[in-house]
Amino acid sequence: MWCRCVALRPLQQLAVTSLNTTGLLTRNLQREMSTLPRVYVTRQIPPEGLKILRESGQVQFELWDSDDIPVPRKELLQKVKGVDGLLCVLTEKIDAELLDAAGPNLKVLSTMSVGFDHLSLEELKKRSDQNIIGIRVGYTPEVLTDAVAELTVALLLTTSRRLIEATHEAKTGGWGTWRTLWLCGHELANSTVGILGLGRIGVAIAERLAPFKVKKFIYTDLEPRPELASVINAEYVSLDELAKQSDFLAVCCALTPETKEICNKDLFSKMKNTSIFINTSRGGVVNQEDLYEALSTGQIAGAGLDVTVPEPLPINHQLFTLKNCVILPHIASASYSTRNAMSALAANNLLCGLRGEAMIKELKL
Ligand SMILES: O=CC(=O)O
Repeated sequence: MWCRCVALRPLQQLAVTSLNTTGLLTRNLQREMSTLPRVYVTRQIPPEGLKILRESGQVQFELWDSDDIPVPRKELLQKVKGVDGLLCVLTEKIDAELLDAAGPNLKVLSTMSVGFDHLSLEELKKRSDQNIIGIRVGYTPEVLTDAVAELTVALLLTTSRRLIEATHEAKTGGWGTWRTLWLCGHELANSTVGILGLGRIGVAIAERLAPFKVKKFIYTDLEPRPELASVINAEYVSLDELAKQSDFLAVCCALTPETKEICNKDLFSKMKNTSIFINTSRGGVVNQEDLYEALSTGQIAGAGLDVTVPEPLPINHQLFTLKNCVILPHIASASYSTRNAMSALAANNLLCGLRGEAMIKELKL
């Protein structure tokens, strides 16, 4: 399930004699190719990114040619040997073992994701310190902000207005007479919305929620972020206050050692029992046992999760048994235009890095 591709220059630029009548590459072209940097792409990424790589004339790349099955670890460790560049997605763990397997040629790592918790930054830094050139890392922030914010709002409303329960009732005979309190949920009007981790995505979510007549936005983070907060008129509060005051709590922070399971029994126990908890960041920021407890005992009213640990979440997981928990399969950035933009940015980051130029979006290690 892999294919070998050459980043072809436009055909007219190729010597006609480079291709023989059966389409096989002649020795000249093979020689030209063998000097191009080698890249491994761990997934069949959306077409815009692949087109950029193919037409760049700058790299030869091999591709794990499937989007349905991730490249097996053993295969990945084989394929990265000696590569100059690696384009990966968030399912690949880029750790010491993988970097050792790749070896000293690896100069550029480009991930088609805004999150980078699958990359061992410590190992990457260590190698950068040991090697004058170092490994440069590209990622894909901003291009997915709108899609993620849109999905977060959709998940929030689906959870708070109990849409999944409602459609289920409608099609399975539960829809009797119109009832005064049946399937009632919680509304955004006059509510306090809390954002845990205020960045571009948190701001974009708040901007979309504001027209629903939210009364107040609050947020917490490592420190106040006045510039971003001023865009949505949000007040900085402690984590405790965020839990206590929020009618809707949206988690937007990155997964780091500091945020691992930050949403736990302690946090849930301070939330109102009418509150809705939404997570579209990473599953690892939540202690799922504690969330189950909070949802099943009525400590909080509902949860909408786009991310879990593990992914996919096993279908017999206890969270799936709860009516007040809506679980999506990590689709926040899944719009055609956004996924194509992410693949194009990942490809361009990779090519810039291999040329020794500044990447469009580069992670500072
Ligand atoms: O979760 C998606 C991403 O990190 O891009």
